[in-house]
Amino acid sequence: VAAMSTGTFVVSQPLNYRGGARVEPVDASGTEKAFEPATGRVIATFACSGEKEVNLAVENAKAAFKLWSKKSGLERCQVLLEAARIIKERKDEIATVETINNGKSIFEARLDVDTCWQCLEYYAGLAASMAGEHIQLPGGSFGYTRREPLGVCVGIGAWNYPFQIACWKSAPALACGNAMIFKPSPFTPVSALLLAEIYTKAGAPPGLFNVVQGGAATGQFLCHHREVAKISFTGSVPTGVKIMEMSAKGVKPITLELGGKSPLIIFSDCNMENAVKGALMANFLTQGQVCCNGTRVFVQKEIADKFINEVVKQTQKIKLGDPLLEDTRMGPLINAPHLERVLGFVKLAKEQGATVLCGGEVYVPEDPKLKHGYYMTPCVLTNCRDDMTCVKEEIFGPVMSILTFGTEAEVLERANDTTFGLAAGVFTRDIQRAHRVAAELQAGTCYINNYNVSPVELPFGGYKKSGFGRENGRVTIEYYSQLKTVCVEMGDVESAF
Ligand SMILES: NC(=O)C1=CN([C@@H]2O[C@H](COP(=O)(O)OP(=O)(O)OC[C@H]3O[C@@H](n4cnc5c(N)ncnc54)[C@H](O)[C@@H]3O)[C@@H](O)[C@H]2O)C=CC1
Ligand SMILES: NCCCC(=O)O
Repeated sequence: VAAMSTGTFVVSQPLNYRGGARVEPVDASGTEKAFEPATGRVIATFACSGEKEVNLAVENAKAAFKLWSKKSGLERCQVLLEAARIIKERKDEIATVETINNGKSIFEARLDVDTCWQCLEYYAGLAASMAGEHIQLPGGSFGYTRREPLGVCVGIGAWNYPFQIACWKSAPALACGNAMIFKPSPFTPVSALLLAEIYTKAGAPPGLFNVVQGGAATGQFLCHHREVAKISFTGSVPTGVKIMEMSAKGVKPITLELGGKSPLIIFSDCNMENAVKGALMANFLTQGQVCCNGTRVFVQKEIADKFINEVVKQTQKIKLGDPLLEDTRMGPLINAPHLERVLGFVKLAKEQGATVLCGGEVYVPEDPKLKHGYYMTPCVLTNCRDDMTCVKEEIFGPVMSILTFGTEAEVLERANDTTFGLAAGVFTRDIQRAHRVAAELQAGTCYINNYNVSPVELPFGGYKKSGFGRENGRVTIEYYSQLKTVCVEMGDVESAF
């Protein structure tokens, strides 16, 4: 795969993974096609798993859980470290598959893979050091706590970071002693299989990490399953609401990583060059299809003209085209309906009075093999108002809306005036203001003088309708484990009866 060029990849092997091997599902609820967004070619046609297949995956995961949950933290650490080593070794191959199926540039896909092996290494370290507490009680009695796994966990992923989402969910789950069934988005079914094979090669028991393919129906079989202990979901708010309803019926803990409409605030005392780079990082990674993107860029009036000129200049320089070429920095969007949707947001923005300073149009690369791909030019909008659709709704495409502001108090009020709360950013050289603003922003992650970096040591997750629970960081251990208290009597029972 490493030497593969755009327009040549096809999937010939089964895309479900159960009991340590690729399998065709035993039953199906329809079929789906997966595309190569760069060319519009179908690269796989696959069956969506039915209820029987989901039941079998749960049985396999339960069997693996029995073995895995009895292992010491250090034994689990060793498997995760070996898996991380293999991911590093196969980085180019994984990134290539991700690029072919998702459309992001190979340059970016490689960076994503780095956050994957780093995540496995991080939780490998925590697995080995996981421990409970010992608490002394009167009369020599005592108690202790055990941090125990939950059981069979389900991960449901979106299409924008297929391999990363699978790693960010499975690494903490497995580190805590759970088994996992992962359902990728039907748009990007391919790379999770590489992870499944890597875990098996690294020594995970068969059934510890399984993949079932399908859409909403398959997801519902998983969420309703009596023996699924936890669901971790990445996707849209409407689907998140449905997951919450299903989990309520089974009283299952959930993690919801949902959408956003995050603010990025640029004060006039910023380092201009860094702020411009930050605005591009906040808007154009993965063709703008990133949940935590800072798509509402608030610029202080004094520097607005200079900042806008520079942002447009740098945006127009972004190399758009074949995502497998080394110098490409932006590829195609995920599929034709999504491209139409994003272009529709640009059209509506114009109708509502915004000015398109660059981009926002369909792009047809010169290379004939790319002419059916889903490309658009990255777009910068100005003359935006807070009540415009492009400023209020998540576009999930390469569209930056620039707004101007006067004072810190004003911008904070406007930045927080949203039902979302995934991320936010501030660029300033004033250290007090930076921390004051970060404290006031209603968002799960606040970047100061940078945007969209993903250190696995730091927790990531939402406020408000952007969800709850966290991925990455030490705290995620708490979302994949439960605490047992053991109370030990060293004397006689003092009965009340
Ligand atoms: N906060 C975060 O970390 C991220 C959030 N997102 C959000 O996700 C959206 C784009 O991703 P999509 O894949 O289009 O989202 P989506 O919500 O349509 O689908 C996400 C996943 O849920 C599955 N699904 C759909 N209906 C289901 C149901 N009723 N029961 C169980 N599973 C179901 C899908 O098959 C897919 O695997 C954007 O709105 C974006 O903001 C995307 C990536 C990351
Ligand atoms: N690397 C950032 C992940 C954000 C997202 O899943 O959209």
